[in-house]
Amino acid sequence: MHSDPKVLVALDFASEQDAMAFVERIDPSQCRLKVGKEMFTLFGPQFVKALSGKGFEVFLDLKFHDIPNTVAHAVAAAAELGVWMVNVHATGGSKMMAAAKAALAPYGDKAPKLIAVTVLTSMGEEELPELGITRSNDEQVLALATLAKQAGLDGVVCSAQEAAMLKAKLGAEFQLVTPGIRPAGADLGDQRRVMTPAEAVAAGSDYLVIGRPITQSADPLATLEAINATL
Ligand SMILES: O=C(O)c1cc(=O)[nH]c(=O)n1[C@@H]1O[C@H](COP(=O)(O)O)[C@@H](O)[C@H]1O
Repeated sequence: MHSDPKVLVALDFASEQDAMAFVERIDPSQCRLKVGKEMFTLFGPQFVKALSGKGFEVFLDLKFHDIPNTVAHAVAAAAELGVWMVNVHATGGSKMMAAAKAALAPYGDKAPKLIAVTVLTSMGEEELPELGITRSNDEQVLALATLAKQAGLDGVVCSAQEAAMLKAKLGAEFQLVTPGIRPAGADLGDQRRVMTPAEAVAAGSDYLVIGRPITQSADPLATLEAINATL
């Protein structure tokens, strides 16, 4: 049992009933919940409020990427919703990230953690040149994470493969949220830069985002408990 659970379960269910059936079997000491583009588009703010109402802290993963004014208002809307964490794409740039940070100032201690996505964990290094990026994956992740830190953000989303490097370069306080987590032997799906839960924590991940290995398991609760036991 944790007061600060490391696992953020990605609730990527197509049906609210399936999501709630899982949520009914767990409690907030075991994990936090991530609501992403699929469930938010289907079920909206009411779904987030229903999870919060059950005592869960929610990571609203909508990966905002737009002009600074629009992102600032979107992030403030997330704060109004009472979420624990919200994210933007670091490639939106330093002005966009600074505007998002400034929009949370009025919320003080109640502001959600604000983090920026660096290079998606589904991407392999060979995909970067098609985006015009000629530096290595690690260099790109570090450059974007450095921009996010300079803009005052709380941390970044990255792969656990970059965690040790980022902790060494940007310090222990800068939070690392790592998707692309796969227990040994689990199906990778579309993820490319992966690590096991225990390896990720050892490498310096503060929070592990885990979806399909839990949500598509025959027994999601047992899988979550087994993962927590390895941490
Ligand atoms: O921001 C995210 O959460 C995210 C960033 C990233 O680089 N990679 C990534 O997989 N995610 C999210 O993390 C979750 C991973 O889910 P699984 O691959 O099913 O474990 C999904 O909901 C993704 O949207």
